[in-house]
Amino acid sequence: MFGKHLLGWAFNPQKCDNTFADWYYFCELGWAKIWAKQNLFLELTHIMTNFHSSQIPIAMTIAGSDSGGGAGIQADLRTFAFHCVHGTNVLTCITAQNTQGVTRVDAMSPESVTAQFESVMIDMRIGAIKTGMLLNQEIIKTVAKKLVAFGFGNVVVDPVMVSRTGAQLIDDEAIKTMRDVLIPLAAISTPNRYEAQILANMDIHTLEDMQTAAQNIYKLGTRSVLVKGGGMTGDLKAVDVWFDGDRLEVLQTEVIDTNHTHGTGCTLSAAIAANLALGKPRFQAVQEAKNYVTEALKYALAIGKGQGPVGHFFRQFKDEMQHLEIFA
Ligand SMILES: Nc1ncnc2c1ncn2[C@@H]1O[C@H](COP(=O)(O)OP(=O)(O)OP(=O)(O)O)[C@@H](O)[C@H]1O
Ligand SMILES: Cc1ncc(CO)c(N)n1
Repeated sequence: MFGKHLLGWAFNPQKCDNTFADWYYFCELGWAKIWAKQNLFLELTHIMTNFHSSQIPIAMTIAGSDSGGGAGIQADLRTFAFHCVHGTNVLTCITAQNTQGVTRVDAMSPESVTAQFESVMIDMRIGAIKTGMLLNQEIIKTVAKKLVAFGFGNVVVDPVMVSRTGAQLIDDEAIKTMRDVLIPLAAISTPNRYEAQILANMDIHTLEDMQTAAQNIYKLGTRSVLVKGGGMTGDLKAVDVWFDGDRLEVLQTEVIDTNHTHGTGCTLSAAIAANLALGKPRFQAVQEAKNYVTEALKYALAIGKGQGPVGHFFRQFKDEMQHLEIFA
C-alpha cells in the first residue's frame, strides 16, 4: 500500500498528500533513492502484515464497565495493554460506579452481547478470554452458548457474584446458572472468598477451608480453580489456593497495606488471560498474574473518597510520577 502510494506520488506529485521531507527526498536524491524507499515500504508492509497475522497476542474480556475506571473492562484492558496483549471487549453491562460503590447498573441485551462476541471472533484470532461481571442469567447463558458454539476453551471465569465486602451482586438464579453452566466451561475459575463459599457450599475461615473449597469447586467441572484470599483476614489476604485435580498449591505474597484495592480481582483474572494469550501454561500464568497484582497494589492510586484502583502501569508511575505522592 505504501509502495503504491509512493509510486502514485512520484508520477503525479500534485495529487498526493506528501510531506516536505518526501518532496525533498524526490528532488535531492533522485529516482534510485525513490525506488529504494519504495522497496523499504514494501518490506515494512510485509513485515507488519506477517506480524499482524501470527505474532500479536489477542485477548478478550467479557465484562461490565466501571465508570470510575478502577475495575471491569477498564481494568482488564489496561492489564492486557501492560502485558503487550491486544485487548478486545464484549460489554455486558454499564455500572454507575466510583471508589465508594455502585449506584446503578444497566444490562446490555443478550443480542448485543452475542453480536459483539461474534463480530470479534469471526475476525481475530483470540488467544484467551476472561469473563467478569455478567450480571444476569440471560447474559451468562448467552456467553456459555457462544463459547460452546465457537468451541473456545481457553477461558478464565471470574465468577463475579459477591463483592469482597460480602454484598451479593447478582440474583440467586444467575448464581445457579454461573455454577451449573459457565464454571464447567472454564479452564480456570477465580472465585473470591465469598464466591467460593457459595460455589463450595461451605464457610471459609482458614487456609484449610480454602483448600477444601478449591477441591469442591473443581468438582463442578472447571479444569482448575484459584480461590482468592483478598476477603480473608491477616496474612491470608495475600494467599490464593490453586487446585487442578492434581496439584494443590498455596500461592503467597506479601500483604500490601493499602485501602486502595478496587479491581484486584478483575486485574488478576485479566492478567491470567493475558498470560494464557501469550502461550504460558495455566499455573505459570496464574503465578505471574498474582505477582503482577501484588506489584500493582504497591502502586495503588489514592484517588476518590473510597477505595482507589491498583496502579496498573506501575512501571511508568515508578519513574515518572513518584513525586506526585498519589500512591497509597
Ligand atoms: N492487601 C493485599 N495484599 C496482597 N495481595 C492482596 C491484597 N488484597 C488482595 N490481594 C490479592 O489480590 C487478588 C484478588 O483477590 P480478591 O480476593 O481481592 O479478589 P476480588 O474480591 O474478586 O476483587 P475485587 O475487589 O476486584 O472484587 C488475590 O491474588 C489476592 O491474594
Ligand atoms: C464492572 C465491574 N466489574 C467487576 C467488579 C468487581 O470488582 C466491579 N466492581 N465492577
